[in-house]
Amino acid sequence: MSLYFDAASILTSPSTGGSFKSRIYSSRSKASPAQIYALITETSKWDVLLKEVIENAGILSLEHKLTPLLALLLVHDHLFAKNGIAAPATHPLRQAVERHKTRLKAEFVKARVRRGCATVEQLKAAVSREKKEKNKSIQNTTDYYPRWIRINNLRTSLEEQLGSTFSSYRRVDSLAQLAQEEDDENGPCLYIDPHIPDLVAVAPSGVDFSGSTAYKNGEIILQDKASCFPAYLLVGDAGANGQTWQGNIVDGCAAPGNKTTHLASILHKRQPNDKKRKIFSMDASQTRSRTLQKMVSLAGADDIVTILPGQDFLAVDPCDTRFADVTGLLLDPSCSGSGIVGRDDVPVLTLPAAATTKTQPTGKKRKRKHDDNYNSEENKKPPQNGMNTTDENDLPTSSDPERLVKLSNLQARIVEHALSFPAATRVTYSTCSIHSVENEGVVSRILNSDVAKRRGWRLLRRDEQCAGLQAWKYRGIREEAGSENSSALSLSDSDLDACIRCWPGEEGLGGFFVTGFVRDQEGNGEDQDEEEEEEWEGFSD
Ligand SMILES: C[S@@+](CC[C@H](N)C(=O)[O-])C[C@H]1O[C@@H](n2cnc3c(N)ncnc32)[C@H](O)[C@@H]1O
Repeated sequence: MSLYFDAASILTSPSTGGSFKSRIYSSRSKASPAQIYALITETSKWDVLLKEVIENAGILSLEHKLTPLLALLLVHDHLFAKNGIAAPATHPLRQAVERHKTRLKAEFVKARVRRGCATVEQLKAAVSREKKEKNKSIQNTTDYYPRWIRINNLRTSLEEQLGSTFSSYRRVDSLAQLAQEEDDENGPCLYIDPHIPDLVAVAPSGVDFSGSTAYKNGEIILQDKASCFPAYLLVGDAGANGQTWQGNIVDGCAAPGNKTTHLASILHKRQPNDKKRKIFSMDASQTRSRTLQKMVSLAGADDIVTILPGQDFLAVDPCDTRFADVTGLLLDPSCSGSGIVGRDDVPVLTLPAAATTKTQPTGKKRKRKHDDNYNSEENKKPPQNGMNTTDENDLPTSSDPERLVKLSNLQARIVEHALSFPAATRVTYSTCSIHSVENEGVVSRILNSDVAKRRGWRLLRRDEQCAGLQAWKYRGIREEAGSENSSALSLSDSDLDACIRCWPGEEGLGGFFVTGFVRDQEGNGEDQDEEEEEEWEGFSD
């Protein structure tokens, strides 16, 4: 019986982030996680019909031990599970359902006949269509978070994956269609992203890809779309005449390694025979560097990536000969994480109405029922503080203004340090924060810094950006609602257009920010002002 209580408890406990599966596996339930997962997902396919059967049979007003959620789960197994309810025949909750088996059966048959279905299979398809229609009226791409999957070119190709991992998937043309066709009887759907090469989206409630062969072999990487922006922005598109990336790259804040492995994937696809290019990937945290190492190896990027575990980027000497040929740096430092939205893919079940005549025991505190807070507004909200194993940000989110200022100071220092690498001509800066102070505010400070001015750094204009990101409509903002330091921004309209934003809930993404800095490589990457100063000194002699 613990199966039903455990399932109800997972559905009703407040979200702490992480995926539906990770919630089940970390819940310390007595029942097997696979059984709980199957019970919830199967019940969610039939919930509208079960609600109808339970309400019409009137069992909730007769059986005070049953809550609407427990009734839904139990009646599901009573009607559909091969061995019925997974509890001893004498268990009071099993008896509470089975006492009404004739009535439940009769209501089930009526529900099938009402839908004109001769078989249970036909009924399943009809219920699925009903649910789809219901979803159509409530869903659009706002607040819809698909599962984004990046294809790793070091191990495979998009074409190969379309023919293997996704061979049973039907292509759809928009995220809205993906949202609407979820649970479609014609099979699962797949959307190929128009902005980021080799990125696809599937419905969040479908297959758990973390158990797939392609995932275990490093062929596919579960990485959100926005997190793919920085590597693509840094390396850009291959030019019309086969333009290649020149020089090495540093990923200064790299763990767990999504952007490092993305960089490696892009470089490999573009320049498969170029064995000279290197990516130096470092992270100040030793623990997170271990994850970085694992991800790099799994992605097949060991040859191209050199990991510097536990290395503080600020302590790296830009003039170290190892970095003499570093032309690009990707900086994705710690931030407030205020843009992170948990992927709350826990199914929301349609429940039968609770019995109105039920009286609560008096005299002592009522024991909290399993679905007291089920479907409550609090429970439906996407978690804002969720962390799971694929989280890229290392800090719990907090938007305390003092902390934001401290973070922005560190972020600006890290990027300014990157701008001082002798051969660097391109740098990207990104955060998963929605706050201007960590985004446009930092960019404004960097452009006004000594190093940026001395070395001729400016923002990579929108018209210079890779095609996919030029087409992305969300750009930098001048003022954050309620912010007190927007006046500190000294960015032109063109600068703001060079800044790329993502907003939580829009286009299947969380909040994200990225921009690129460039320096036109004159004088062999030498420091322009220093050269002038040297010439001046010579003149005065
Ligand atoms: C947002 S996470 C990076 C996510 C990573 N880019 C990815 O795509 O998987 C920020 C990382 O920066 C690291 N970090 C913070 N300050 C650093 C520093 N001064 N030097 C190196 N790493 C740093 C943190 O340990 C953390 O792992």
